[in-house]
Amino acid sequence: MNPVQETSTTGPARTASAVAARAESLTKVYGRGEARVVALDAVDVAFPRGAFTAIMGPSGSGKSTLMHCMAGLDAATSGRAWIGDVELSGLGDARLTALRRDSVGFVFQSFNLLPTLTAAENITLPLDLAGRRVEQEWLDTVIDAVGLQGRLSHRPSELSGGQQQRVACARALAGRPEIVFADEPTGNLDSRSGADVLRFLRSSVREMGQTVVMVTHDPVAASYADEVLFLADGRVVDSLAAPSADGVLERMKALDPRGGA
Ligand SMILES: Nc1ncnc2c1ncn2[C@@H]1O[C@H](COP(=O)(O)OP(=O)(O)OP(=O)(O)O)[C@@H](O)[C@H]1O
Repeated sequence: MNPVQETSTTGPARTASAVAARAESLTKVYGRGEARVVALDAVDVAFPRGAFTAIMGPSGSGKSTLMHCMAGLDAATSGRAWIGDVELSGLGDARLTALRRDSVGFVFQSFNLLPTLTAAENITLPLDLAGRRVEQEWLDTVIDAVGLQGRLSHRPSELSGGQQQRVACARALAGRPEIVFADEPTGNLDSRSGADVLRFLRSSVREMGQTVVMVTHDPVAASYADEVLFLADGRVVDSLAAPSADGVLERMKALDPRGGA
């Protein structure tokens, strides 16, 4: 077991904390002088465990920056962020890398699968690299839920975009992470494949107890979430529980009348 697992909330020692990740006064400033941009402006946010949260907002509102700072991919300028009970800013590089590896699942717009590996090998790659045991029963549950049983020996080039993204989702969940961050997971998919991915993300939350945070520009995608948070100018300015696509669209129009989400 690595040092992070001993002190984090992953694995059997996981506490019953109701929050999977949170931030307090999280601030990210890029550049200086005239080039200074406040991408995150003292954001307070908490992502409840076992919930599917969508983040929306106009272009440049700070969605990616918030996700990157909360997932430990980028360092905040000030403020604090936690994954489970582990505070990110207190960690050195090695422990941050281990925390990301063991406690966070990532799904990207561009799938990011290794072309030479089969679907099955791609799914277990992060666990294999970390030297972690594959929990076969859990893996079977994830693969079943994502509908990939007949495709496990295929390479990414032999899979459709939707199937590749479902492989990426299974990979994100294989290690039972504390939280999954999905950055525009349906951005490269047609609406039918996108719906498959969204249904899977929702079922990973409702049926498997996982926690998912998804950045999206698409009100239909956001409507799969339990709650939508709206960002504008680096701040959380609104939220909508049990969202409908129309409800999300209306809030977005209010934030960005030009419709440039
Ligand atoms: N590396 C960087 N250097 C300088 N400014 C940056 C950098 N990354 C982001 N920004 C700025 O920070 C602000 C927030 O960017 P961010 O990418 O988080 O927005 P976003 O809501 O994800 O946008 P989009 O929907 O267009 O992807 C923007 O004004 C952006 O120009």
